[in-house]
Amino acid sequence: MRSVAEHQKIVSELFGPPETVRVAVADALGMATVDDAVAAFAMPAFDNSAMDGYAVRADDIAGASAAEPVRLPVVDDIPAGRTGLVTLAPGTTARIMTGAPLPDGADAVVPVELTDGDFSVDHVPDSTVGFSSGVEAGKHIRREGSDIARGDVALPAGTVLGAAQIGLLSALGLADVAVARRLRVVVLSTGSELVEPGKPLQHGQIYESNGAMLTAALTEAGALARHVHFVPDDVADFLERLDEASADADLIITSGGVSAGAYEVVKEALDAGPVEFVKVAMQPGMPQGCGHHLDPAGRRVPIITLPGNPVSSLVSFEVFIRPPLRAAMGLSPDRPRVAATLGSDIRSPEGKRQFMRGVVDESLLPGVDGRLVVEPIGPPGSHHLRYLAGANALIDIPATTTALPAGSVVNVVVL
Ligand SMILES: Nc1nc2c(c(=O)[nH]1)N[C@H]1C(S)=C(S)[C@@H](COP(=O)(O)OP(=O)(O)OC[C@H]3O[C@@H](n4cnc5c(N)ncnc54)[C@H](O)[C@@H]3O)O[C@H]1N2
Ligand code: MOO
Repeated sequence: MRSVAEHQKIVSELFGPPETVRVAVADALGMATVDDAVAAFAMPAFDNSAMDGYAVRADDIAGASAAEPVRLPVVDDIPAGRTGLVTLAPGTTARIMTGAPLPDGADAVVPVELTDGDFSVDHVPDSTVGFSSGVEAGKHIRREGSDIARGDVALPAGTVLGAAQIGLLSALGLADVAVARRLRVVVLSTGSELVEPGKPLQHGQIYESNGAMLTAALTEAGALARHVHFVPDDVADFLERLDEASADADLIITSGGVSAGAYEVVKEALDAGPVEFVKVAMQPGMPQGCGHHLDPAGRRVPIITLPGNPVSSLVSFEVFIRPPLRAAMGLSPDRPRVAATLGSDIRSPEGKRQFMRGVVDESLLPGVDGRLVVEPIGPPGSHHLRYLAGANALIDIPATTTALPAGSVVNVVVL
């Protein structure tokens, strides 16, 4: 049997390096940038007001007090977005709004609350305003370049774009951005017993769940996933669907039909071609396959054939596909791994690396010995989707381990 590490290496070789595309910044959520984003101008690009109030020369109101306010004529009204300002003459003030450019000559802003000015909507702007205190020069001014200097690297290459990063690129005036391309992945589920959710079920049939599950896992991993409606266990039909699916796919993932049964459509259809079917020393997820499918145009499309048992399918995705898939999109390949304390005794099959479903404290708070506690959940059978759905961790038990008592330290992948 092939080891997990060997199969991981072979699957990872199906993926190429990240490819670059330009996309609209607004569409780049979750994608990794390819280049440093360099600020073409300073941010803020001009000195501007941090408050709604009055722009002044600080010297003009020095010594103002509640008992002896200083009154200045209001010579201008400056909303955000105003262009073409004139210099503020000594002994005058201008009404100014948050974000509005500071006129030359002004060196401070006094918030409206510290004046007798009235900013209410239907109020006719005052021709003079009284200041009941002085102000320090520089107060309430957002200086040009105080966020980013011109030429600074605003975001280094390789940054995964979240909301704040998309905001920053937009603020820098960028409409599009070079990012690592999302891979287009088609999921093809096989099995004549499968019925589409929402339709009536007969005894002996089950609802198809791997397609939606793997598509969701792919989307979560950052790929563009598409589920091709499951195909019956018919080789010709399967190959036809595979050809159709390959046309616009970077990767095909199948589920089911790869073990030792009499209706193993995936294996039958692909065994003679450049797809290798192997047993991997792991539980769940023993029967695996991977290689290439030649599409009708002769293009080699990587294909990974996952076992049909739902738990095996998703655990195999986690172990073999998610890391290289994400690396091929410039994203961090690995989920967090932690050393945790086992909450209960466990057994594990000899010679197989086991990925047990487990629950770690959602707050990720350490237990008494300073480590997280992981509680194994559910039996080992690969049909126990319920326990997979209840788990937030995979406990990675080495192939050489057959039993561990509660309190042992184990390696845990936090999902
Ligand atoms: N004689 C042997 N039998 C089996 C072996 C073996 O080595 N020798 N391996 C077992 C292991 S381990 C696994 S895992 C499964 C893998 O089987 P297949 O990949 O061929 O999958 P199927 O037989 O098509 O289905 C297995 C199981 O999963 C259900 N299934 C399949 N597809 C879906 C789907 N899209 N949604 C929901 N459920 C699905 C299917 O109904 C079966 O119950 O083989 C063991 N047998
Ligand atoms: O290896 Mo299978 O995936 O145990 O059920």
